[in-house]
Amino acid sequence: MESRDYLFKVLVIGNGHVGKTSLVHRYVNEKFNKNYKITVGVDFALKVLAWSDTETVRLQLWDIAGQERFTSMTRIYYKEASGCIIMFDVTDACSFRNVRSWKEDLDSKATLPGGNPLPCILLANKCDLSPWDVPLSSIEQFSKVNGFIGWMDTSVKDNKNISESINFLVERMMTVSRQGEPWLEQDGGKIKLDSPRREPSERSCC
Ligand SMILES: Nc1nc2c(ncn2[C@@H]2O[C@H](COP(=O)(O)OP(=O)(O)OP(=O)(O)O)[C@@H](O)[C@H]2O)c(=O)[nH]1
Repeated sequence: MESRDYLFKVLVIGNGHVGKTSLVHRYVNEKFNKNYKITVGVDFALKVLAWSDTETVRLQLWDIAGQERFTSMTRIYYKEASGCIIMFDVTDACSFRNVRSWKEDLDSKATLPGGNPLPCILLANKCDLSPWDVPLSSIEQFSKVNGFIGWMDTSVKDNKNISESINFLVERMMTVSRQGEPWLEQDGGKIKLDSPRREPSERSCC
C-alpha cells in the first residue's frame, strides 16, 4: 500500500498561565515543569507520529502567548493552520470566560481552505486542582454551542488525557484531509476515550 505523509499546523491558544507551554512540553518531551516561564510571542515544537503502518503525521505545534489576543499578530500566527487547541484553567473562571474571545478571534481570522472553521478542541486544564471555579455542565454546554469538535478535562501535571485529546484532533484533521470539509463534525461533547485505535508511536521530535 502507498504510504502517506500529513503535515498539520496546530495552534495552542488561551489566556496566560493556563498551561499551553506545559501541554506542548508534556506532549513533545514527555516532561512537566512546575515553574512558570511566560511565553513571549510564539514558540514552536514538532512531533512526528507513526500514525499507522502507512501514515506518518507531522504536527507543528504553535504555542501562542496568552497576551497575543490583544495584538494584531494572531492573524499572522493563524495562517495555514489545520487545527486548534483552546485551553483554560478550571480554577480560573476568567480564563474560561475568555475562551469565547479566543474562539471568535480564531474563527474571524482563520478558516480551512473551503471556508469552514478549523477543527478545534477545548481543554479544561489543571483538573488535578480543586476547587474548580467552572462547573462541568457549563463546559459541556459552552463547547456544544460554540463550534468545538469536543472538549476534555486534562491535567498536564498528571499527564491526564493529553495524548488522547490531541489524537482526537489529529483524527479529525486527517478526516478533513482525506475526505474534505463537509465531513467535519462539530458535536462539541466530551471526547470519548473508548476509541479502539492504538496509540501512534513516536518517530522523532525536536
Ligand atoms: N497543577 C497544575 N499546574 C499546571 C498544569 N499545567 C500547567 N501548570 C502550571 O501552570 C503554570 C503556567 O503554565 P504555562 O504552561 O507556562 O502556561 P501558559 O498558558 O503557556 O502561559 P503564557 O506563557 O503566559 O501564555 C506553570 O507553573 C505550570 O507548571 C496542570 O495541569 N496542573
